[in-house]
Amino acid sequence: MRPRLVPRALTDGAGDLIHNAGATAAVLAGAYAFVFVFNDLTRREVLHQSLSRKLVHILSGLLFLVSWPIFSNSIVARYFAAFVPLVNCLRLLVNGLSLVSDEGLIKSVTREGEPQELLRGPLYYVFMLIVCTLVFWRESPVGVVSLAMMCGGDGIADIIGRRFGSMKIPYNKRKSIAGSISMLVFGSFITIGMLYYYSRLGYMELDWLSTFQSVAMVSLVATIVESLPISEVVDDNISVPLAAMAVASFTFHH
Ligand SMILES: C/C(=C\COP(=O)(O)O)CCC[C@H](C)CCC[C@H](C)CCCC(C)C
Ligand SMILES: Nc1ccn([C@@H]2O[C@H](COP(=O)(O)OP(=O)(O)O)[C@@H](O)[C@H]2O)c(=O)n1
Repeated sequence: MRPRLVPRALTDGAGDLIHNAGATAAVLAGAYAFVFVFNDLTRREVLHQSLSRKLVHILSGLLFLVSWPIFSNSIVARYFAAFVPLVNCLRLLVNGLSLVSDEGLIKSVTREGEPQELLRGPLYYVFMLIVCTLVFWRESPVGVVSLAMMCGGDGIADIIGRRFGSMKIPYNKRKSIAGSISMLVFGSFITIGMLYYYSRLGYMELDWLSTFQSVAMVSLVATIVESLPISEVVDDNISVPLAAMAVASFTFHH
């Protein structure tokens, strides 16, 4: 057999680099297109700005989770994937500091259309995407569960709570029982669905009875944390995923 002109480690490395660079470019393009579409729907008044923002909150992180399997199996894949929320983090920073002005981004992601709003909820949100990508990635259910609760659970609570939340939470009149129940129920379903997706792709081997129990515990604690009147001190996009991480780290590994 003729000796290889180029060592396999190099050709495999080059192939892996091309694979992950292509995946990063595709997901980055998807992120820009995603925000552009919601900006267009808001501009054409097809969607109200508050609903547009919540749909971006729910869908962008979940679609990012769905995109993780297109990256390679190498140890550097998570760094390529994390580059996508990192770019969006920088995008939020430069727009939030009014160094540049991307009206589309501001309109589809803020409540009042003020650039500095980007430096709170949205920035914490993409920061959590980076943390879960780098720390947990595809092998651990903890990151998947935490992001599913932040994106799906917390996002749904706002939509349902604004619309049906007449009965307020006794210790937090800004939030409602309907909003919290919707976070508990839909957050659990979305989390189970995402775990099923990852287990079907072979990234996780889950015992579903204990998984249901763990997800129920995570959702309950995350919902209680989200209902607390602490938003002025710590944003939901920090407290909800951190609470989910803490409970999931304990329940999924015991
Ligand atoms: C609107 C957002 C957060 C607001 O949180 P809250 O104040 O309502 O609690 C989310 C901001 C999303 C960001 C602008 C775009 C993030 C894109 C993501 C990193 C990658 C998505 C890729 C996928 C293929 C669409
Ligand atoms: N558990 C919840 C969460 C939100 N909501 C409703 O959604 C609105 C926005 O919720 P929020 O302050 O958590 O908003 P974000 O910080 O998630 O953008 C609240 O003012 C309530 O009207 C609710 O009724 N019940």
